[in-house]
Amino acid sequence: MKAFLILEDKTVFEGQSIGATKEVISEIVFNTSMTGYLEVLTDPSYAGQAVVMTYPLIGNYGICREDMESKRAWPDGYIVRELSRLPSNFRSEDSIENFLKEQDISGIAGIDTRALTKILREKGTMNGCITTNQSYNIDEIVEKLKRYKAGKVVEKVTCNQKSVLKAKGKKVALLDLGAKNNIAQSLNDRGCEVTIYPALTKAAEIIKANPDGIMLSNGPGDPKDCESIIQEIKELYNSNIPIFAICLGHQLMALATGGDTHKMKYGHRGGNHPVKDLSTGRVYISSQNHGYVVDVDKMPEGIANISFVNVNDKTIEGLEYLNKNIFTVQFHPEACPGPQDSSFLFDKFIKMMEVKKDA
Ligand SMILES: NC(=O)CC[C@H](N)C(=O)O
Repeated sequence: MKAFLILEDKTVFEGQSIGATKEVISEIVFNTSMTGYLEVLTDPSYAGQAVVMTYPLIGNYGICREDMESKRAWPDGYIVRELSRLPSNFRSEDSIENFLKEQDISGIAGIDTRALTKILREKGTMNGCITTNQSYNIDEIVEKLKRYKAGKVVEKVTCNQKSVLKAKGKKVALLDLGAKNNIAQSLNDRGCEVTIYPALTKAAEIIKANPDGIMLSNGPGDPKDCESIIQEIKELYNSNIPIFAICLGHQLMALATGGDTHKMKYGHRGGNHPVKDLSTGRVYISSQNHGYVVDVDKMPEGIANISFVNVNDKTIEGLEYLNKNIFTVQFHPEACPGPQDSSFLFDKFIKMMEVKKDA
């Protein structure tokens, strides 16, 4: 069946429908990962977005469900050059085509994703519509696209009740803002007992549980839409419990301490983003997925030092809070997909909790 991708700037791509056939409107973002399509599809940070995969062949090693980063797929839409029809992998349980149908994700294949990505890179992220309706009215759709905003998405992706990954080591409270599984797993693999809390949990409840450390996760949407969560994070900041935050968590901690964020032209999404550790000069290749960034010039004096910067565009990639056991990063040390170069940050967090306990 034919499908169309219509962009806010009136560009139309014609391809074939894949997955579900319902019409979707969403923000169109591109991801440059060469593998890891299942981890991308199941990363809750993509809620409210449709993802273009720039790698030209997607689905060739099938669906290996143990690689899922959450219980389901989240993007509104999925856009590829070519979808593999013959997955080949001993771990594969299904094809990506079936998976998209099962997860009710509308997609389009057979379009020039390189041309599409160049448009998004030059004009910036914009909204788009995936439809199988051949008699669409472009002006009506473009009007809808101009008005569309995903809104509050963290509430849609967070868990609805507390759960615990048992272990004998340090006790970590993980605030699930749309957490990828490998954050809790990375801590649990290092012996931490991880209690996962829904995003709207009050800071007082977490502090009362007396954890050794608090982890703020990744998550979808505009960080400034998380007003009530930011208020709770202010209390966590003042609690003196060690905190490590990733991506949305990093942005929310900056907002909670008087900093600001803004939307980037087209964001960073992929498995090959170089970040420089300013304390050593060493560069790590990181996994990333974000459209917003902490403003470099708006961090108030005396709150935090910049610990990492992006080598490509010099944006903030990490903050080390002054006189606090708190550090945060914009990139993904939990990888999945992408390189694990920065997984040592989980060890740094554990060390921080140990030192704090001895003090
Ligand atoms: N992966 C994330 O946590 C993304 C954070 C935020 N939603 C952004 O796009 O910038």
